[in-house]
Amino acid sequence: MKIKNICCIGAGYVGGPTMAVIAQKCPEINVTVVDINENRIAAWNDEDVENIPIYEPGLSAVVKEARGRNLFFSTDVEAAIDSADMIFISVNTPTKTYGIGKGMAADLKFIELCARQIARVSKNDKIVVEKSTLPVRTAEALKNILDNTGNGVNYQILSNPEFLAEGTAVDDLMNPDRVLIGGDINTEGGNEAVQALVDIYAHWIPRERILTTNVWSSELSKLTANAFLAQRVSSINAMSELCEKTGADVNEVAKAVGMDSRIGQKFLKSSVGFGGSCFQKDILNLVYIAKSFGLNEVADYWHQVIIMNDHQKKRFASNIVKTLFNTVSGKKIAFLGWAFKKDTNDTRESSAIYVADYLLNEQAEIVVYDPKVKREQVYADLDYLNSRSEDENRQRVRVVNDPYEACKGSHAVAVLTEWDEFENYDWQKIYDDMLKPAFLFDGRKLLERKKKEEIGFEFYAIGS
Ligand SMILES: NC(=O)C1=CN([C@@H]2O[C@H](COP(=O)(O)OP(=O)(O)OC[C@H]3O[C@@H](n4cnc5c(N)ncnc54)[C@H](O)[C@@H]3O)[C@@H](O)[C@H]2O)C=CC1
Ligand SMILES: O=C(O)[C@H]1O[C@H](OP(=O)(O)OP(=O)(O)OC[C@H]2O[C@@H](n3ccc(=O)[nH]c3=O)[C@H](O)[C@@H]2O)[C@H](O)[C@@H](O)[C@@H]1O
Repeated sequence: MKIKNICCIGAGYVGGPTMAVIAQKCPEINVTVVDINENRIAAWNDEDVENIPIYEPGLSAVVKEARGRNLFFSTDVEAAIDSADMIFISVNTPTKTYGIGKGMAADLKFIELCARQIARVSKNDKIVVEKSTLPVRTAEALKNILDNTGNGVNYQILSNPEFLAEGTAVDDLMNPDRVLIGGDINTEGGNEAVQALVDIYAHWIPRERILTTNVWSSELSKLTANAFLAQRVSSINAMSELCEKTGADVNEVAKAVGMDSRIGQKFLKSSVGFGGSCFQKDILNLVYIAKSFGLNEVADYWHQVIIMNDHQKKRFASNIVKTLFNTVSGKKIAFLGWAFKKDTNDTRESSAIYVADYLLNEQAEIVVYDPKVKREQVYADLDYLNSRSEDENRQRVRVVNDPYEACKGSHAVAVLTEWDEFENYDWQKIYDDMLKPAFLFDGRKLLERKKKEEIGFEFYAIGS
């Protein structure tokens, strides 16, 4: 089966980059990415390709090449569904904020809406691909909706979880460790559907890196991968606290253990806690699934990864208060970085938000500088927590476009995101313009301690 038209529902951090790369690599396939968010689609269509809504190194070049040729962004969801042979569902699956499973389970209402819309609109057979991260066995529910509310057409459901990380999305998509495709390989139709998706990826990915499994293994592998990755961060962060008490240095410990090839070097960078839209939500979802099967030990085991992460964020913030003579009331604290990691403008679940919230509760004044995050986003993130009035957030937090302005006149500077540019600043100038003693808190172990101490900073870094 040759796929001619792809529709992707959801033009977000996954749908946008993933489809841009598929379109670039498969010029004979028309790829239409649709979304109900008109502003987002308008931004994807912006004449100036630098204004696309997602900042990812290398992405604008890919979009530039394919957009208008075989890559299209549209708000006409129904038309795109109608003409597609293959539909990717790439909508958000946030943690539920209401009802059963509140605060734990994944909210599948956007997924269900997509399924119902596909069923309503489709007039010919379709392959529906789960690209969003979903609880294991969601494909069953999708199939149920499609088969029972549709027009009698046939659907094949595939699971094709995405493993890209933000900030390196284009590289990850161009050269993935593996592509995972789950399908009903025991039936002819299922096999054909799997093969159709394999053929798409085989345009640029070696066949041995395209892994096919049954649907449930594929769905569960995605949650497992994120849980394992987050667990490594929580493991090293747990050690960071012990390092601070014992004179060990967490970077040295990470290097020493990571050189064991059974452990490996990656994902052992201690930090102010992991953020991002997925690790926490996916682990909570895993915990919820385990609990729903009565597997309490399994649930508790994974829940501890989140508990450790919350502790790390809180610990960083409370250390700032303690070090600043037990009060930050009325003190100005400069934040370098707001994004959840470098090279992205995404702030979802960023540790910076929680550290700021903690310090604001202690009546600090905060000035934020981030190279890619917009002012409105910082306020939206704080407002979302509902800890104080929107007015108060605007009175107590300033967002500036210049790092030196952010640090000027501050009692302390805190590094919350590991943007490369931070290490290259004129730290002497920053020091000269700060109140003394000038405190510097490195939540990313990014800055070189010796140089900063020579300048005169009181320097604190996670894990040493
Ligand atoms: N952000 C990431 O790096 C990764 C995310 N994922 C998963 O991919 C999924 C999507 O994540 P993101 O792209 O980050 O989310 P996102 O929030 O950036 O994008 C989702 C988009 O779907 C749109 N949408 C929702 N319902 C819709 C509907 N019925 N019709 C049309 N559009 C609709 C929203 O307006 C939004 O623009 C999630 O399940 C996430 O867990 C997986 C791997 C990586
Ligand atoms: O499902 C998802 O959404 C994605 O989640 C993560 O990707 P992402 O969250 O974009 O970024 P990561 O590089 O994993 O970083 C997550 C958080 O952990 C932190 N981190 C990461 C690595 C590390 O060693 N230390 C550390 O503190 C980062 O700063 C960041 O806050 C996974 O790495 C992707 O494989 C997955 O597809």
